[in-house]
Amino acid sequence: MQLIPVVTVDGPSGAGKGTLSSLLAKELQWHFLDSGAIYRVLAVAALHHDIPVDDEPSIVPLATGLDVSFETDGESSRIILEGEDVTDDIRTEQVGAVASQVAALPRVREALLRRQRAFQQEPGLVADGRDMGTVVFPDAQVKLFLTASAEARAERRYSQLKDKGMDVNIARLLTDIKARDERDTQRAVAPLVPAEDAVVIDSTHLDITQVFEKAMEIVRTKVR
Ligand SMILES: Nc1ncnc2c1ncn2[C@@H]1O[C@H](COP(=O)(O)OP(=O)(O)O)[C@@H](O)[C@H]1O
Ligand SMILES: Nc1ccn([C@@H]2O[C@H](COP(=O)(O)OP(=O)(O)O)[C@@H](O)[C@H]2O)c(=O)n1
Repeated sequence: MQLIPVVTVDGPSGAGKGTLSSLLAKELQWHFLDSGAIYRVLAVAALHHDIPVDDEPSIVPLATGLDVSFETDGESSRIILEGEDVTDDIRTEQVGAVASQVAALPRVREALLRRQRAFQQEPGLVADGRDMGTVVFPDAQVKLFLTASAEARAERRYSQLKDKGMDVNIARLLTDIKARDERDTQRAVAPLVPAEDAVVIDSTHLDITQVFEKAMEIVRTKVR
């Protein structure tokens, strides 16, 4: 049976994964999975229900039964949690920090696997995250690992959140991003690391178009 093609884009915070993945999904006319958004929504749900980030027995059922929908009209997409639009709320660094704490719980990751894999639908999927190529879609035809210096990633996140009207501080963001990198790479389960067969792209000195062109070159050689 012909496998539904998957392109995975893993990497640390602020490397440009979401930007690249949505451009690839649009170019290929494939589905797009922002797996980080699922962890962020779970973090907001845990906060809403006053569940401590290390309370795995309570977070697992919340993850399994997460009432979240991703609504897109082609251009923009909204994220609805338990009937509430949380599209912007989930993007703060504070939520990112909570997400990376609940994401370190093994049974929480297990509980979210099926939901992530359900995105693999015809004609294909571009999946953005930390462990897309290593754990969730190990048979992906193309595995990209997008990285950049912590300073460049903090700068980018700073501009991004500022443009959303958020009150951000570059020094604080750099500290937060380094702390999240540490948690994501050092955790026992599904640590952030390039898959054996991943192509690593360092975008520190590349603009969005250059990264997209590099990625499309790789995709074209592997996906018919
Ligand atoms: N190569 C790049 N050069 C400069 N800015 C970039 C680049 N790639 C992405 N960005 C910008 O950086 C910010 C973070 O990108 P994003 O795709 O959200 O990263 P990630 O999903 O890896 O956290 C966004 O505002 C995006 O427009
Ligand atoms: N596949 C994934 C995606 C995100 N995550 C966790 O969720 C957090 C937020 O993910 P994200 O992709 O939205 O974060 P950014 O890279 O956008 O800053 C990450 O720091 C990880 O701890 C994960 O563990 N596995």
